[in-house]
Amino acid sequence: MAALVNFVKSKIRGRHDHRCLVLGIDSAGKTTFLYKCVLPEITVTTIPTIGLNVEILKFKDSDICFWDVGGCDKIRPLVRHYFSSGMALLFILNIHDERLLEAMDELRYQVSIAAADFDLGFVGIMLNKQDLPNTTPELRQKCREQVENAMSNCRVKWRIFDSEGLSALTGVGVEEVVQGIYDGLRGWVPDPAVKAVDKPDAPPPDVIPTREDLVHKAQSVQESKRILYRYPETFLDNMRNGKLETWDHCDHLFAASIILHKVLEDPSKTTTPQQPVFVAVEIFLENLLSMLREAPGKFRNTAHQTLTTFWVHQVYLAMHRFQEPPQDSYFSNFPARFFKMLKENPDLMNGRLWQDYYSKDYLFSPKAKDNLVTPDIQHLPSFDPKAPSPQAAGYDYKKLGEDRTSRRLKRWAYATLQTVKATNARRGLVVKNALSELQRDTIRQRAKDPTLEPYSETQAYFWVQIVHAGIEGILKKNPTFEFARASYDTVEVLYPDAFGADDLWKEYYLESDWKGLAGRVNFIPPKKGKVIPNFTPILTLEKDWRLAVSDVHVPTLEELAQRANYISSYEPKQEEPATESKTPDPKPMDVNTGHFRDEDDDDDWIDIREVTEKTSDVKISEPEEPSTEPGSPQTWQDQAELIHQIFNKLPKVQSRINHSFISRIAYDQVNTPWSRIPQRKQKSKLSTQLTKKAFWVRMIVEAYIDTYGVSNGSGVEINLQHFLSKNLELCWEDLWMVYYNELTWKSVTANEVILGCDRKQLKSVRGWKE
Ligand SMILES: Nc1nc2c(ncn2[C@@H]2O[C@H](COP(=O)(O)OP(=O)(O)OP(=O)(O)O)[C@@H](O)[C@H]2O)c(=O)[nH]1
Ligand SMILES: [Mg+2]
Repeated sequence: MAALVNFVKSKIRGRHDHRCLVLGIDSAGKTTFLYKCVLPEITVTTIPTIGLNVEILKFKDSDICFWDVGGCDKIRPLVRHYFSSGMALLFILNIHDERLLEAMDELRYQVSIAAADFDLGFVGIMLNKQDLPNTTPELRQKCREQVENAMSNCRVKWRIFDSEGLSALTGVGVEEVVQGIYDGLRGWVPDPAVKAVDKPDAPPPDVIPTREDLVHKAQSVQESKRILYRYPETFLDNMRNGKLETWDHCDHLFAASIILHKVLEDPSKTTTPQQPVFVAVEIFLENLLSMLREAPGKFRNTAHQTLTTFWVHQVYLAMHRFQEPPQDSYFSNFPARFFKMLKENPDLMNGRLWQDYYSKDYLFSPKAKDNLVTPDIQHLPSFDPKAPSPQAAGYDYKKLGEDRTSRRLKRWAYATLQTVKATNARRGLVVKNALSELQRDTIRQRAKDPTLEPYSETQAYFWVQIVHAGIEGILKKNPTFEFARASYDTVEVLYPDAFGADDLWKEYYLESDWKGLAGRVNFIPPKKGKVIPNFTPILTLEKDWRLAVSDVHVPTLEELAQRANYISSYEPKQEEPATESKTPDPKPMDVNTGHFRDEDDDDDWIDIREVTEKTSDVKISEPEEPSTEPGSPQTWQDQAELIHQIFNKLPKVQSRINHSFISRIAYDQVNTPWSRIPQRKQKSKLSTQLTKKAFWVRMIVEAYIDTYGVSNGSGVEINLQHFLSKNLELCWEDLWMVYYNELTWKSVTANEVILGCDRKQLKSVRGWKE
């Protein structure tokens, strides 16, 4: 689906969208690389990335969106949240870093988890910092060997970038790296390293057969197979026992249709219109395996989960279209009915019908053989729910089209979640936008069709939860399922029970609540004791998210100065004294080589001499009417606790400020629970609060480096009062509003993942102006 959307967009805009995640351990040069790409003419000075930087590079006919994720070890487990199908990974290695093995473990780990869950487009490994004087051919060779070793089991397309002098800082070789990523991504096909393991069961002409050809084929099998198919039960027995003389495409279809008929005869086995397919596939594969066991080497087939499901589904659709009412002696005229159905659905005789839905490489990959995978070209056809046949017997159509509103909302919820998946970092926003779009759409549609039920926040939100839970359920059963690419129809065909029956809401809501006015306007919780399933916190908004969108009081500079005084003289509540970090200070590390050195006050400064800008260029506007109530003391106190907690960990001696040290301190803060910071309104489950913590740590660290990292002098007093007086905006507890949409910030997702800013970007570089 995403690939298709990308394709369509590229056709319209003439451009392609790609994503590249830039990884590597801290101080490898990721941010330097990113800004050398997007701002080649400017020399930027980086500070450790807390969270991420996102930039789009226009390269040839593509827009490559680079995601630079902070490389500190504390943050690495979170990187998986930023993976998506079809993307490239660029792993940057500082060849002078003595942590080469750690870097290789990281490379191996990230590639393996990304490749397990997503079709990675390409992996590039950049041997960086070759501008440094001690770069030797031996060192480069050693790094290359280590990379080759780490990537030896990787089945994704990969390449080492190692041109002489390659350096993110000087820019030498950077364009070649971008070109390499572009080439790697443009040639992307799903799971490209996978070899075909099975031959298609109907080898065939590359020419597309015409309908006449196929009808003719159907006629000729009728002549050749009439005797063989006379007794369907016997045919099936012979199949199971390996006694059939041959096993060809038509035999597949016939066996599938017998099995389907048997399944349909017993409606107790199936509850939804699509379920017979799954039951039949299971029986079919059992029979096939038994046949191969009984007659080893006689037939060239193997069991193929996706292909079998595809064909059983096709036969089922053909039977449905054929719709001849069953007669008493069901199997007595079965072969004749089968041939008639073939003639009316001659496409079935096209052994390569799957080509309309699956690419060959994808279908004949081991993944598709052992698991049911969704099509990568277009979704499987399903029934037209508006035209259920009253004649068709043996199964129940009632469920389809029963509750039009629920069906519409399920589709809407599914599309919304797909968008969330595709846009990754803006879940709260996407859901919010989708809700208002749905509301508008409902109003428009109701103008045309008054029988359509009105928009209901409760219903929309309920189905988002259920559909999300359904997707998680599918992923649990089948981790290879790529829902970003599968249409709603495909999911319904393949996983008929995933999203529950249309009237599932009855389990959770009284009809009066479900359809009532209150539920339309606001989300109302389900019946007492009922919890809407919600398997993972991703995509979930706080229940009271509507309340979250509140009026904002923007403090004046005077108010901020007042708060700064309050905060600097504030005594933190709990036992932990407000002194410098008690954690053993790591040895300072050379930011260029990555080597830890003994303390040396003179030369291990982070190189931020050209700082020209304040951390945040946020302009705090005066409120239209000066507020008489500048914020409750409670919020001041919360902010004081927060600032003390972070500021106190930062070194008070300038010579300790170096890249690695700062990034570790920062991520220690992001990683540990903020016990001292009251979590008003937001209790227990928010112990992680990742976005919030990353944001404040980043704000304070960046302000700190900007304020104190510039000067070489030793006379500057680093104390909180001085620090806050230079960075008043930090005293505003709602500063995040400048950077984040409120729904994003307050979503549950923001607790679990460090979300990127969606209002105003933060950049971990200095020396440029927006
Ligand atoms: N000599 C040299 N220094 C480099 C090169 N690339 C980056 N650096 C320096 O290495 C230090 C770290 O670079 P960053 O780009 O901030 O590193 P990072 O990988 O983004 O680090 P995190 O954000 O902590 O993950 C900075 O001082 C850069 O100037 C390079 O190619 N050559
Ligand atoms: Mg960085």
